[in-house]
Amino acid sequence: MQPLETLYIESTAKPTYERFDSLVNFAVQELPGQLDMFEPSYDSERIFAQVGSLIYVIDSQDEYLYALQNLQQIIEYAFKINPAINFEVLIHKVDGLSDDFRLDTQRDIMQRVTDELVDANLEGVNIAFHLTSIFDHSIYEAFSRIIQKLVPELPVLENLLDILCQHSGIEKAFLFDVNSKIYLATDSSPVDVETYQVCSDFIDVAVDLDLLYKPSYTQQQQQPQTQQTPESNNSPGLAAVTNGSGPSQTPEGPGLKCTSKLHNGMVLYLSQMIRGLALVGMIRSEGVQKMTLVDYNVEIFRQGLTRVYAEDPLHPHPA
Ligand SMILES: Nc1nc2c(ncn2[C@@H]2O[C@H](COP(=O)(O)OP(=O)(O)OP(=O)(O)O)[C@@H](O)[C@H]2O)c(=O)[nH]1
Repeated sequence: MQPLETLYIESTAKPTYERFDSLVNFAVQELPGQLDMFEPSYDSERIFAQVGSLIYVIDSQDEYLYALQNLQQIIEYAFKINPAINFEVLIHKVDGLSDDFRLDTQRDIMQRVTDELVDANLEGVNIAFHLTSIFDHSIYEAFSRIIQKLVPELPVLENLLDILCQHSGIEKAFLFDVNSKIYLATDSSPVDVETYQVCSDFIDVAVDLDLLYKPSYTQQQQQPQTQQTPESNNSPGLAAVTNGSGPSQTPEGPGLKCTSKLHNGMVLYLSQMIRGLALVGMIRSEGVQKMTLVDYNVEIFRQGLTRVYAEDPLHPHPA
């Protein structure tokens, strides 16, 4: 959704629930701000017992002291029920604040929350703070970090990405969920926001180009079977993921691959993986001569991913 379209979203009157199926299957339940989750008729105990993360959104453009009191009550309550919950505080709408004021606001909120936790003798609470806005990539970045904490295989994925980068001259690599633009893993080098933005935008470019040149359904049906890659029986094409059609309704094509050279000599590389994921990376121009090697290693990486998730009963992989 484009940021300006959010102006027309109706107020959330009651809890909503939405499932996302990707490498990690997760559901998001939104509890409206006015909901009193401590009232007996609302089964918050059951909900908190099940969730991996509790995301609390603070409007940084508004007076936030009441929100912090409310957050404190929720943390005390939820932590007793489920000490493993990750509390994720989004200091949201920061686009309206100057750079200095953003940092002051973050410092103030973090200090107040930490002081309250110490006063309440709550030790060991997993809590993180994120400055977010829908007008830049910060909201995607924050959700990426939040979801990554829920991916049990994250160390394995990071290790695979590190090995891939080291042996292929890739500067930075992300494993993106194409639909949500959340990255589920990246190699262990630090994430630079600009690199993340460029890689994330490159998904749109690749998908748009793919849609533009994709043959129609009937044309694809007439294509020889030999053009299909082995994974294409299992994973939808990027275009299929983007337009929300299920794999059963959409013809499967060979995995999408796209490269683009930037003005600074770096090369953007995108390759479709399994289950609606894409590997997006930045390669130095010197590495471009080794593109065959990159392709070969990316294929090995894809096979590694397939093996890591082969045993997942929710997404069985054909032997
Ligand atoms: N400036 C700015 N506005 C935002 C941002 N995110 C959402 N909005 C706007 O904020 C409005 C909705 O915000 P709120 O009313 O605070 O959202 P909410 O409290 O979840 O709304 P309820 O569903 O009523 O609980 C919409 O008009 C959005 O366009 C942001 O990052 N920056």
